[in-house]
Amino acid sequence: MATPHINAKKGDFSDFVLMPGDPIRAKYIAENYLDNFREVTNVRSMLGFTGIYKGKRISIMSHGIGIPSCLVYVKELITEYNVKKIIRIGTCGTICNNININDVIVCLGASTDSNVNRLRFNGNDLSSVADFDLLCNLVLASKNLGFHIKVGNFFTTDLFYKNNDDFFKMIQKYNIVGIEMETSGLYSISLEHKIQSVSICTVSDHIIRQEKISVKDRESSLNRMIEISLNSMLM
Ligand SMILES: O=P(O)(O)O[C@H]1O[C@H](CO)[C@@H](O)[C@H]1O
Ligand SMILES: O=c1cc[nH]c(=O)[nH]1
Repeated sequence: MATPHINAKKGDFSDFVLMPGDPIRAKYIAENYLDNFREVTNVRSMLGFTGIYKGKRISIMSHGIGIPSCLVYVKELITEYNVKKIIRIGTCGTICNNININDVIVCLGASTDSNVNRLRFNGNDLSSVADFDLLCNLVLASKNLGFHIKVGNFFTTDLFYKNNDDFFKMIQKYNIVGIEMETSGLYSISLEHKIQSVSICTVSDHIIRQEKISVKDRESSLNRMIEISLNSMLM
């Protein structure tokens, strides 16, 4: 039952999937946190794994960069592999004075400059919001682990490299706390298919202060967010 983009067999995925953008991050999580894991898909090196976390069977599947890539994998996971719950586990930029690199933010709702949701929602503007229960579970898991996280609104953009500084003034005015490239699309496809999804991101770039997590620190600085997400999946 392979799809054009996923060569897993029926039943290879758990109904609960953790989705990083980066395939190497998917491999890192599987190798460092899961027992008895195995690679279930590798088409285009977009890696997916299924294994056991504290007795629960879960999957990890990378989705690449941007809404179009993300939605290819999410759609196939939902319709071909019966996936019901997704946590996107990503990185984001910020322009907020009270947010620092390495902070962890859960995305309540995501505005976007992408046209994808309008294409899907008959030209109208969809309110792209997180699943309330999955979001609460992330907040609860972070409290149980003693980690502080923030909850706020994101902006999902098609352009990683911006050529217009007015963009940052505009999102500051609307109190956008995180900038990334997939969540608005993930939330919209989840609403359409009546599955649950939420995004959690570690701040990798402070755009105003021109600070970023170094390549060396990128792996370990994401561990807090990984532990919060995995423990929320047990609830
Ligand atoms: O770290 P990931 O999950 O890939 O998320 C962010 O990083 C990528 C850009 O570098 C985009 O995918 C953006 O959403
Ligand atoms: O999309 C992204 C991800 C990380 N940092 C950014 O500035 N943008």
